[in-house]
Amino acid sequence: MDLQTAEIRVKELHNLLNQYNYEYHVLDKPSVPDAEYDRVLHELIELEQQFPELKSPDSPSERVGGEVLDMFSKVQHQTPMLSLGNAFNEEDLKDFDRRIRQAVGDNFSFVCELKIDGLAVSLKYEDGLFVQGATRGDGQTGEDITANLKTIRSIPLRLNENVSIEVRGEAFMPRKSFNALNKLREEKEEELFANPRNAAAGSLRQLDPRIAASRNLDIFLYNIADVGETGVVSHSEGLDLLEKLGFKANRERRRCANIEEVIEFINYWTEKRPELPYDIDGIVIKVDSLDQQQELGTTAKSPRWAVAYKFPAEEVVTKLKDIELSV
Ligand SMILES: NC(=O)c1cc2c(=O)c3cc(F)ccc3oc2nc1N
Repeated sequence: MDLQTAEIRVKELHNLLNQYNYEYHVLDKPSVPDAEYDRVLHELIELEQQFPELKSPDSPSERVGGEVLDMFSKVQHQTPMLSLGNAFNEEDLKDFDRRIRQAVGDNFSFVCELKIDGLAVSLKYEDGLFVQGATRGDGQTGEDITANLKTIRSIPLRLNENVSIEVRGEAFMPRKSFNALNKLREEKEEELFANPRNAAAGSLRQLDPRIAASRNLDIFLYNIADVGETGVVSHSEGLDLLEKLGFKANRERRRCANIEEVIEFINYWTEKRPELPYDIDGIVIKVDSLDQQQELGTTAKSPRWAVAYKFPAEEVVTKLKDIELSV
């Protein structure tokens, strides 16, 4: 096969694999069996080996993980990655509501989202291409974990539109993957991960992307860091835009007209939480209008326009494994 034919074929394979990947990992509706995905991916990897000049940074072959890094470089966040203030009961929620009213008056609404229990990450795209991913770190400086994030199948390597944008989300490990991983580690007599959050954080801090690629991580995006040029005026529109661009945003979000509806949403998910295929540790409540978010502003640490209601810690008595006393 000559270079020109190979170039056309590589383009076809990129489109095929990106479509399969989007259907499986973002829509959760695969149109081909895994074996077909693997066959097509193998053909692409072969062609990239034969014609290295045809390998591009957004190639689906990036999903398997490249060479081992010797360290993570530091990333300065243009927009600081703040953390959420907490609310633990109805009183705290009513205080939050009162503070909003005092600042912006009575005409506002909330958006409620599940609070995914994972690792906050920031993804940067230039002209539609995924160029950098980083951890929150201390909010100003995070670690560059781009290579590991490229292995998360639901992170698009190229967006549906050639926009330059920075988005924030929560990378996590689905509970099924967590149980399978710990079962494997138990068989190999390796130390177990205490919970999916630790497993996700541990996986993304691996210097070997192939390990991250083996951990079936996933992500939900929840914020556009620099909405400036996008023209969206509300948080809920921002989430719809994220999905339009090809990102995975959590579908269980709901606009609430008042704090009573927020409390209803919290009570519903307090009940339904065990049925979710991933861990959540609370509900995030945000003022929907971006202008009102601007008006409310942030403290040094947290936005004034959002709060995280935390579920009461379950009385989880972690049964310690029987410790074989070495005789
Ligand atoms: N874990 C989460 O599912 C989740 C986390 C955050 C944040 O940490 C967060 C931090 C901010 F400074 C502002 C908005 C945020 O929105 C968020 N929304 C979410 N759904």
